Amino acid sequence: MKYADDSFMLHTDLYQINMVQTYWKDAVHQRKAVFELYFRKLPFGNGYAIFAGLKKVMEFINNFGFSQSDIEYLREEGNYPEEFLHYLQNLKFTGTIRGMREGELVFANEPILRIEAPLAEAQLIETPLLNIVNFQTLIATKASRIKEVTGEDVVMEFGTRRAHEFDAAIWGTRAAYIGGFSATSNVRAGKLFGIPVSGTHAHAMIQTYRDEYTAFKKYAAAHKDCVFLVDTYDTLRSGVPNAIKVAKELGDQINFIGIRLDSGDLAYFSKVARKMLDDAGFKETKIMASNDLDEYTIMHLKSQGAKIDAWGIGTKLITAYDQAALGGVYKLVSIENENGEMVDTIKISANPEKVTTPGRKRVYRIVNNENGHAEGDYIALDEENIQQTERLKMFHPVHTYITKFVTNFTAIELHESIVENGKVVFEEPTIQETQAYAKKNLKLLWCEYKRTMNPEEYPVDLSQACWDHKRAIIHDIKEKISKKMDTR
Ligand SMILES: Nc1ncnc2c1ncn2[C@@H]1O[C@H](COP(=O)(O)OP(=O)(O)OP(=O)(O)O)[C@@H](O)[C@H]1O
Ligand SMILES: O=P(O)(O)OC[C@H]1O[C@H](OP(=O)(O)OP(=O)(O)O)[C@H](O)[C@@H]1O
Ligand SMILES: O=C(O)c1cccnc1
Repeated sequence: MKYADDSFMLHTDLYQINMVQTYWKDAVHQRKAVFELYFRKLPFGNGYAIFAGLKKVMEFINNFGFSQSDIEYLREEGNYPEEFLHYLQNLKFTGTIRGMREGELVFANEPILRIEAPLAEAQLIETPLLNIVNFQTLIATKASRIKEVTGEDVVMEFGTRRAHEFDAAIWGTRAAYIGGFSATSNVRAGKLFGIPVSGTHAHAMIQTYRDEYTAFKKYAAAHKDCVFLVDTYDTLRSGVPNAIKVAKELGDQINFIGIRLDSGDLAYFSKVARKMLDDAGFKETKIMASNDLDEYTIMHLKSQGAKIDAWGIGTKLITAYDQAALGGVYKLVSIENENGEMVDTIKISANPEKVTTPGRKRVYRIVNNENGHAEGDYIALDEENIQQTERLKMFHPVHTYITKFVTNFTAIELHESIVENGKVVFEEPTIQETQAYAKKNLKLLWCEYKRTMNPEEYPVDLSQACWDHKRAIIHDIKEKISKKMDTR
């Protein structure tokens, strides 16, 4: 590489830097701005998403700052004025971020992160934040869908070879663990994040020794815990009998943990293999399956009565096979004007779902105290005090005739303090705590929101004040436009 280092500050779209230059030239770069990060549509047709990505966001904020070579590069390639480059070189992140913790259930149109910072700083972090959150939330959600159908079975992440390169493998497997996976085959992810690592062996080992019997014996000589891959030649006539033969010969010298099926009719093979193992006295030996699995195939296998106890899942999880991206966005909701006052802003669209909601907001999960389930999420303006409310009116923000009143409830505020005045203040839980948090959250949801096909729509409502505020701003803008049209 031509440059001495590689910070993440240029891991952004050029237009961000160009906008910052515009703000700087116009001397508005220091104005206070409030942005919100959210997505408009749940991925995979799922009824909820699981937020992941905060750890990397915090790392990014901790390392915010252009390096010497970033500036050199911009000087050579960008045609930026020297004073602007000097400004960038000294730029620090001084803003405040509130947001959800990883493992939080999140729904469409609710702010996951709220960024308040001088305009230039808030603008510069848009692309990396979206890059991180969109990918990791997508994978955590896919993993959670798979867990929804596998229940308490062991589910292992095997995707590194098929992931979209190194970072996707590492952060993707971390997201999968948050979504409920039991372990990963990626050893570095284990080292970096404390995720349990585990694995079996590949066909290459059988091919190396030519026959399964020898290969299993050699593996057993080196490893006490054995899961034998049984499909290299003929699963039922050769693989399973050889695994049983070796296990019988070695007795207590090994733990015959399981066999792995990796091709063919997994339902049929698993049923026959189960019987063979049971008949040989290996009732505790587990059957693991892999081969292009996802929640749909697993559901089918289960409906066929497959005797599979553990699942190895790669490609379709780590590449989010059926949905390439989560469409998270980062929208300006409030900006300081020339008089130092905050002015709430909106982006209008013909599609009501794309109209942004102005103002600094908080998100609450409204939990019914009688049954312990969530009634919905409630987005209120920052200054509203909903904890004092005894009877809460919830209504659909687009189809406003859909209404309900909630009385005996707890309003859990979902945003926590992540960064204050440029300093990361959020204390990161362990990855196990984060996984447990996601699992606990899922218990709040009625099962109608959790089914993997055609789930019910979980309510995400605006408070009356928030809704009125939005309507008033839309009204003002429409008035201004029509007055301008009239004077033409
Ligand atoms: N009983 C079953 N019901 C539904 N789907 C199954 C069943 N058994 C296997 N599958 C799935 O069907 C697909 C079969 O794919 P494919 O034809 O590539 O496998 P294969 O020919 O058995 O093995 P390979 O090509 O990997 O050697 C896989 O996604 C697998 O998970
Ligand atoms: O199928 P996935 O969900 O992606 O799980 C990972 C796959 O990786 C391995 O296969 P390998 O790379 O040896 O290739 P294969 O597809 O020919 O089995 C393993 O045997 C699984 O089949
Ligand atoms: O450990 C395994 O069995 C494994 C790991 C990665 C990919 N496929 C299988």
